[in-house]
Amino acid sequence: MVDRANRPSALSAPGASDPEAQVDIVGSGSSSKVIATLPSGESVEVLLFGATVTSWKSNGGKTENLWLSEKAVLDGSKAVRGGVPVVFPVFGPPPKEGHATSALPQHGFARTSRWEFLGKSTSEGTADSNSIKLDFGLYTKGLSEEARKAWPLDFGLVYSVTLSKDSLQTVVNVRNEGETSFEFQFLLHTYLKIQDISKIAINGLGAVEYVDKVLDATTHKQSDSSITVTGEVDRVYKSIPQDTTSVVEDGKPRFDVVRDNLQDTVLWNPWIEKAKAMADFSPDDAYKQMVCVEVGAVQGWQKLEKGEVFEGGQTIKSLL
Ligand SMILES: O=P(O)(O)OC[C@H]1O[C@@H](O)[C@H](O)[C@@H](O)[C@@H]1O
Repeated sequence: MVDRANRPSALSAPGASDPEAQVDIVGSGSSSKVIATLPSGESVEVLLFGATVTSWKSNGGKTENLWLSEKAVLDGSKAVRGGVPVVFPVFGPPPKEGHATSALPQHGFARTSRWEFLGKSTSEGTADSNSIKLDFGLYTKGLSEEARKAWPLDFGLVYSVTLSKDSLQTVVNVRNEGETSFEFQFLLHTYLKIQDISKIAINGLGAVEYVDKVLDATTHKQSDSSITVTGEVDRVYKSIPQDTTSVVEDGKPRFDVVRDNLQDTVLWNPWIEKAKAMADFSPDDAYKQMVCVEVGAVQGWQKLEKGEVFEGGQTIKSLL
């Protein structure tokens, strides 16, 4: 099924002669996805399941920037292995007991819930055919019974995905819609697609403290300002002063990941054994073609009182 989403939003103001970005809703049920394409060929695909961005092509549509496993499950029965899964309201395994998130699965429910497509908009007051924003919503009433039971709190999430010529912006807005306060963590689990892990360097995390989940789960300080990945890495960099984490490939800038109101970043690559052990990670040696740079608020908890809102996200620039 292909259904052109032509619902004009309040922000849409394309001039009559401007070529418009195209937005299509493809598929049905849990495998429905929204595809937006700019007149210049760049595109983004967002699965309603998890509001997971599964593809982002820049460079006139010629360069795929996100890694997606060949065995990623895209029918809504499992979190997607690749793209940009949304982690909320808990990062990693929840605290064993005594916290409101304790009964939730690893990384929470946002990545395994079906979101609503709220509509599209272009830049305010301009006929900017070089940018399109897609909004997705997830509310308490949209959760599975299981998730609602495990986290019985009233919330509203609006996730905005903005495609521009050379960048992708993904921002979440969390609102407490209940009578009591709640705490949450949030992270964008972005799988960046690279050519060869042995040729990349990650810059912008120098002198930052991190928890090394592979080594000993204790805090270390990043001594080299340029990080290379030569084995399994699973590190939570916290309270990062600089906004941008850069990925350089073969000596050339490849991605800038710019955080907005988020202080932490997880660096993850499963390497050989862990990649093999994941049934949905394929091919086995694809760990060489991906690196996760995951921006988030995952140290401690964000607290929202009744009616309060939190907003945070990232802009990824493709520098090819
Ligand atoms: O297999 P999952 O649940 O998608 O998680 C993948 C990885 O996600 C990362 O964010 C975590 O730091 C890792 O510890 C974890 O292994």
